[in-house]
Amino acid sequence: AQKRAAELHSLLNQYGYEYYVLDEPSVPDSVYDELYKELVAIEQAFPELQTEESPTQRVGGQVLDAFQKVEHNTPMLSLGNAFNEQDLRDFDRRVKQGLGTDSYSYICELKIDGLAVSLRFEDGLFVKGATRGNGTIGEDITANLRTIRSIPLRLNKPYTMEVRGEAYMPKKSFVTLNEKKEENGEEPFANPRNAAAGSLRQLDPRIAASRNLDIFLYGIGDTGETGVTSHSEGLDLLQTLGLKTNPHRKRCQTIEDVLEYISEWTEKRPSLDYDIDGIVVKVDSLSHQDELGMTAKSPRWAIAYKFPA
Ligand SMILES: COc1nc2nc(N)nc(N)c2nc1C
Repeated sequence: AQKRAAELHSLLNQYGYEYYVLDEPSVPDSVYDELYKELVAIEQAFPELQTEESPTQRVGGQVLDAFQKVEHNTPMLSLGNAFNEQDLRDFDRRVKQGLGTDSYSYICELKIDGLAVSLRFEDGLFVKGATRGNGTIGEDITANLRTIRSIPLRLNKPYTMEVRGEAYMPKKSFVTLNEKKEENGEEPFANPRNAAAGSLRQLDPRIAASRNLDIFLYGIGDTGETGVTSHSEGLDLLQTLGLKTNPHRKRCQTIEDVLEYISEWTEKRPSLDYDIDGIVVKVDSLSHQDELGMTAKSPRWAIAYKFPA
C-alpha cells in the first residue's frame, strides 16, 4: 500500500503540474479523479500514509486562531519605481556608470498585481509559506498557500530553497467572486489584488481553497547553492523544478528594447487574464547585480516601471 501511495503521489503531482502549471493536461480529469479516489481509499485504510505531501492534504481541516510570525531566511526586497521613459533612461545610465561598461543585459518581467509571498522548500518538500510583511518578518500562511494548486507540495528535485512570487486572483475568478458577494449582500472586493490578499488572510484554509488563487514565482531567496549565474537562468530553474513562472519574460540587450517591451505590454495588458501594475526591469547577470548592490532598501540593479494609474 505504501508503494502504491508513493506512486499515486508522484502521478497526481505530475498530472497536477501539467494541468495547473503548464495548462497542458496529458490525461483527462476522469483519470486524475480515479487515481485521487484510489489514494483517498488507501489513506483511509492506512492513515499513516496521509502525509503532508499527499494531494489529499492540500486543504487543511482546522481553522487557525491566528497567523504565526515567520522570519525570511533572506529579506524580501522592495523595488524603486519608474514612472516614465526618462526615469528608465536615468536608471540605465546609473547601471552603466555603476558597471563601468555597457556590456550588460536586462530581463523584463510583467509585474503581477497580487500579494508578494515567500515559499520555503526543504529537500524538495513545501514546508512553509509567508507574506512579505516588512521584508524580514511575515505572516505564516502555509495552510492557505497549500491550497493553490499550481504550488507543488514537492519539487521535482530535493532542493532546499526559498522562492518568491506573487499570489494573485485571475480576473475571471474576481468577477465570479464579486457576483456571489453581491448576491449575498456582502461588500464586493475593490480589485483582484485586494481579493487575493483578503483570501490569503482567511484563517480557514477552506475559504482560500474556494477562491481559485494562482501564483507566479519570480525569485530565488538564496541563489548560492543553485549555481545559476543570471536571473533568467534562475527563472528557468524554477520552471524545471515544477514551479509556475510567467511566460512573458524577455531578455533585453538595451534600454531601447526595454522601452519596446513596455509599450508592447502596455497595449497587451487588457488581454491578460490577470492584473499587472507594471513591468520589472532587472540587470540579468547575478555578478553584475552583486557589483551594483543595494541602496538602503532597494536593489540598484532593478526597477519597477509602474503603469499610469
Ligand atoms: C528583486 O526583487 C523583486 N523582483 C520582482 N520581480 C517580479 N517579477 N515581480 C515583483 N513584484 C518583484 N518584486 C521584487 C521586490
